[in-house]
Amino acid sequence: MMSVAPVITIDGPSGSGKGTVAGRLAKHLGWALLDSGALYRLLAFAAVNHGVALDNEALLSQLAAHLDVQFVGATEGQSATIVLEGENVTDAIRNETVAKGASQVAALPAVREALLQRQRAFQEFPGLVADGRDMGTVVFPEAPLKIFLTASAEERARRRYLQLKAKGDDVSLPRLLDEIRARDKRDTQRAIAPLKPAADAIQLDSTELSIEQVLERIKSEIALRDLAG
Ligand SMILES: Nc1ncnc2c1ncn2[C@@H]1O[C@H](COP(=O)(O)OP(=O)(O)O)[C@@H](O)[C@H]1O
Ligand SMILES: Nc1ccn([C@H]2C[C@H](O)[C@@H](COP(=O)(O)OP(=O)(O)O)O2)c(=O)n1
Repeated sequence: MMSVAPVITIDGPSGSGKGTVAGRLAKHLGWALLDSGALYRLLAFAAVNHGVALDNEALLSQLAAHLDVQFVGATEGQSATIVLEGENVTDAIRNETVAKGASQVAALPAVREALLQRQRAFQEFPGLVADGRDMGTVVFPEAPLKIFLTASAEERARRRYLQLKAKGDDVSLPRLLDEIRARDKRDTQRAIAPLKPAADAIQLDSTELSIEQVLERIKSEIALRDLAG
């Protein structure tokens, strides 16, 4: 028995497939799931609701520390219903406006610090699958398996376009591509916990791979490390 619960980290840019793959993997393994991006999205969403500017580091870090959020019904990788201050915001936080706000507040050091323990609290037996930008570099640097998932910006925009369109959103592919590129830039160039592969991460380009193929690659890495017990 390991003394701490094992963590599999899946980091990468928007639309690379992190969330889908993390959810499927957590379900397959019967492990807990951390969608760290949801925390940054929730903070941006709450800030707008409370009239807090997205560059007000002091107020945002207080808001982050006291964020009243529940992930309801998140068992074995089932994606949770997200309740913020009593309101079901599961769908409301899934759009590019909130994502842009998330990327803005995520560049502020005091905000990241305020969310650190909240993220680490998700580590539990038999294991955790965590997806985001800095899971392998900052939040869970001891994770025994780290995946850095990428895909071309065009393919990522195309995936997001199809996903949002299926939801009934009014979206434009060229605009989504611009937004994704702007977010990539902000997330990779920020001074604190930038999006980058951990030194010991396995890089996987999913541009030409199906979700199933990505899962198979990761499962073979899990088997190599004897992680799933
Ligand atoms: N390898 C893949 N091939 C095709 N579509 C994919 C692949 N991985 C993910 N998708 C789809 O792309 C969209 C974005 O995936 P998501 O998991 O939300 O990405 P991320 O969490 O990295 O932003 C979803 O609709 C998902 O079903
Ligand atoms: N661990 C994380 C997760 C997300 N963020 C920030 C940066 C991202 O652009 C936003 C939104 O992240 P999220 O993973 O929800 O976005 P995508 O699904 O990849 O489009 O939050 C972060 O800085 N660190």
